[in-house]
Amino acid sequence: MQISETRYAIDPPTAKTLDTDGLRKHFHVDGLFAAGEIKLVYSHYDRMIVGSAVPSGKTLTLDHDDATGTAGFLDRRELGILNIGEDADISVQSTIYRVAKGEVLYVGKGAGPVEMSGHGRFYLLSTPAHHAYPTKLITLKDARRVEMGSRETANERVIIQFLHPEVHETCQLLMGYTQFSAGSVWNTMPAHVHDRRMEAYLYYDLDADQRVFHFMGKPDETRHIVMANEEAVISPPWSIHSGAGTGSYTFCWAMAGDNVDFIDMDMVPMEALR
Ligand SMILES: O=C(O)C(=O)C[C@H](O)C(=O)CO
Ligand SMILES: [Zn+2]
Repeated sequence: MQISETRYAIDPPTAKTLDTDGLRKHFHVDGLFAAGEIKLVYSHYDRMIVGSAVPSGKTLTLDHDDATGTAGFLDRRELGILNIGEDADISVQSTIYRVAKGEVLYVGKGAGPVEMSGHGRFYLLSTPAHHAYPTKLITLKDARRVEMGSRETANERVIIQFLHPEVHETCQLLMGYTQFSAGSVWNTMPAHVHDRRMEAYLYYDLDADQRVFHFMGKPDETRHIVMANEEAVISPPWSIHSGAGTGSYTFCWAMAGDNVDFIDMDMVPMEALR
C-alpha cells in the first residue's frame, strides 16, 4: 500500500502562531516505516517528497503517485534512498543493487519503477529533476566526510555526504547523514538558515525511550518539536534546524532548492537566538 499526504508551505508569521499540535501537524512526520508499506509525504517546500518503504521480506514497487501528476513517479523526479535496516536489494532498470545499512542508492530521472525487497528499512527522498543523472549505489567508502564540533560543546560529529557534487552529481537533491562521538548530542549548533534551500531531517538509531528536541523557527522566534526514533521533520528554508538528544542518535539530512552548495549557509550568532 502507498499512502500519500500533502504538507503545504507555511510562512513565518503563521508558524509563529502555531501551538504544539499545529507545529507537529505541519512540520513533524510520524508513522513512517510501517511494515509492508510505502509511505510518502509531499511537501510544498521545494516539492520534496519524504517517505519510507519497508518490504518486510516481500517486494514493494514505487512506480506512480497521483501527487506528482505524471505517469511514472520518476518521470520528472530524482530519488535518494538510504537504507537504515538490514542489507537488502533494490532493482532499477533490471539491475539489482545490494544496499547495506548506511548506504545510499541514487536513482535518476526517468529510471522507471523502483522495486525494493528483503528486510531493508528504506528512507526515501525525492525532488523534481531536469536532467537524467546515472543511477548509482554510493557506499560509505565513496562518501565525503566532514568532521565538526568538539566534545566540550557536546557536538563532536561527522557529516557524511552522499549526494553532494563532489561525490555524485544530482539535479537538486543533497543528502547524507550525521553521526556523533560518544556523549555528543547537539546537531547543527551553532545554528544556520539557508533561504535558498529547504531541508528535512530523519532522526534514527535513537533508543525507543529517548527523544531529540528539534529546534525550528526564525532565529528570533524559535520553537521545539519533540522527536522519537524514525520520525522526520520538515524544515522550511527560513527556519533553523538543530537538535539535542537525550541519548545517542544519527540523523539523515536532505536539502533541495536553488543550489547544491552544501556550505552556502547563513550562520546565526548565538546572541540572535530567541
Ligand atoms: O550536523 C550538522 O551540522 C549537519 O548535519 C547539518 C546539516 O547537514 C545541514 O543543516 C546542512 O545545511
Ligand atoms: Zn541546513
